[in-house]
Amino acid sequence: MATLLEVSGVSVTFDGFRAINNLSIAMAEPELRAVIGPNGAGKTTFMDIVTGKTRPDEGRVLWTERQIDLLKLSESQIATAGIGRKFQKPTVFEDQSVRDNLAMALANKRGPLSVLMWKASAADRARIQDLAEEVGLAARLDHRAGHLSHGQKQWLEIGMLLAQDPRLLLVDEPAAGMTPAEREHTTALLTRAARSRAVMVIEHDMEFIRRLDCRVTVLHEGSVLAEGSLDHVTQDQQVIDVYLGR
Ligand SMILES: Nc1ncnc2c1ncn2[C@@H]1O[C@H](COP(=O)(O)OP(=O)(O)OP(=O)(O)O)[C@@H](O)[C@H]1O
Repeated sequence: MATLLEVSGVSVTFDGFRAINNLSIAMAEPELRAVIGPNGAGKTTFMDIVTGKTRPDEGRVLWTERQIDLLKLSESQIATAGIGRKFQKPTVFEDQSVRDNLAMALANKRGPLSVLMWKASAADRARIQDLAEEVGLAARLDHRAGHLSHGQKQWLEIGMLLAQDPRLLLVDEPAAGMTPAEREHTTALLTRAARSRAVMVIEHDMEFIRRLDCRVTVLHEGSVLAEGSLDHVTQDQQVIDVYLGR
């Protein structure tokens, strides 16, 4: 497994408060990784750094075997370079069908202008069908996105991100607000997506993380407190003290 993302010695200070403190994290490709930690540990800020939303005061963020310096790229250049991000709240086009949402995501990959002039080819239509099957919405391709359940909207958005073929997918609290059955479906979806790419999931739900069955990074006060299997990190006394024992 080659290193896809290498974050090293990164720090960020907001108004004198060190939210990220000499943080180093590496992701391989493919890999599924869970990131946990108490509120304010720096999980969201870490993703903001990787996607170019927040610039660190120091440190390096290198991308792919070509060692591209992500700190020199804009947010849109980083997205184009292959990093997709799913925020907690689903943001799909509610008035459009599932099919049209996926079609727009496919068109968007070719540049914002092509969305206006785009006409799906046979290959695009097949890809839309594949994406819908991958996220479990094949039976709902012609339903309005606004009529989907919360969980289904989340899957649609993941499908829209997958349409852009990211090499790294960052997912923020996917299980929040989902029914147990939806959670199970989401676990399967993310596990499958991580077979051919890197997927990093921020989550608080320990049962969900257990089902992901992957390496876990525990953040605390902007640094890595522990890393390894879920069993390894949950037996770590420092992790128990700052996170699990609370
Ligand atoms: N733009 C900002 N300006 C000032 N402080 C910020 C900013 N963004 C984040 N912080 C602070 O940095 C710290 C880390 O926040 P962050 O949102 O990354 O934590 P988190 O681990 O994602 O927490 P949660 O689990 O609650 O989402 C917090 O103390 C937060 O208040």
